[in-house]
Amino acid sequence: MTRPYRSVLYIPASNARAMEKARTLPADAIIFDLEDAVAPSEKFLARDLLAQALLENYGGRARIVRINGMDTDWGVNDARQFGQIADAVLIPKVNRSADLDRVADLVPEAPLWAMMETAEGMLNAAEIAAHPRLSGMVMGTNDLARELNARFRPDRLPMMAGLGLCLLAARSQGLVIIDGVYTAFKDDDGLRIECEQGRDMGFDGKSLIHPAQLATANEVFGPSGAELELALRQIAAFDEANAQGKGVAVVDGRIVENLHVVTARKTIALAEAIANLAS
Ligand SMILES: CC(C)(COP(=O)(O)OP(=O)(O)OC[C@H]1O[C@@H](n2cnc3c(N)ncnc32)[C@H](O)[C@@H]1OP(=O)(O)O)[C@@H](O)C(=O)NCCC(=O)NCCSC(=O)C[C@H](O)C(=O)O
Ligand SMILES: [Mg+2]
Repeated sequence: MTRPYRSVLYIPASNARAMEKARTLPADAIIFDLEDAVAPSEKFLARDLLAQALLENYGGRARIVRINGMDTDWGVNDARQFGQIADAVLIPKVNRSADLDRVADLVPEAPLWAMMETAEGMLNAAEIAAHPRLSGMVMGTNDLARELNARFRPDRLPMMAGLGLCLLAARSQGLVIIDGVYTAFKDDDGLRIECEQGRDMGFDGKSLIHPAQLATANEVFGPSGAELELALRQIAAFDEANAQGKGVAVVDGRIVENLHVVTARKTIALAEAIANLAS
């Protein structure tokens, strides 16, 4: 089943008000963060608040819990406590496939997601993506920039090798993959440019830090009216060509083959999944 992940909103699990608010926000998925957005002095409080919050109804929004690393004082109990409740458990700073094994043992059922945010993780992206329990990746471009000693640029040139490696790895295994956050949450124009770039590259959606970023991500990562209309025309034209014994149709001066129809059907399935979320 296609599930939309256009907008994936981080919320510090120490912020009860924000977790409450998220139940009415148009986010496709929520990452309840126990890791970097929560100060060490608030780790236990955050766990309690999150346990309370997850008793509430979040509608069709995917509820992903980002636990602390297994090398911290909190990671093991985070995994034990939320592995049964969350729709997915997100593991920070995954360097290699073996990093997922410990969590996989602690959480026998929930799908695992990996934060891709270290230089070693980029180089091991293919083996990480091939882990049998993994179903999603989230880019951590801030930690990656820190490790690389890279500067933030509007074109994200220093990130491109890592983004590309992770995309290739995720797609080779049929995983969901979400782009990193745009931290200047009051800069709508900058956010749009970064969303468009991520969409062009093939990401399923953008991780976000503030509700003001939701509308842009939903718009950019959702199929536009024009894309939907084209998809429908491509399918109709291809069906007609097939009925005439041809394997190729032409729409708007471009050829349409079976592979283009696959993409067109995906576009329609995504639009339907988005419509189902809203209903
Ligand atoms: C960035 C913020 C600290 C700003 O908070 P605040 O000053 O409270 O914002 P506003 O006053 O504009 O908030 C307006 C209302 O929106 C609610 N709100 C704010 N943020 C969220 C949110 N993330 N989810 C849900 N609701 C939110 C406020 O409660 C206000 O509501 P109301 O009371 O009705 O007026 C803050 O936005 C924030 O903490 N954002 C999340 C930060 C975070 O999670 N960071 C960690 C993830 S990013 C990361 O780790 C990157 C990765 O690992 C990497 O390496 O790249
Ligand atoms: Mg990080």
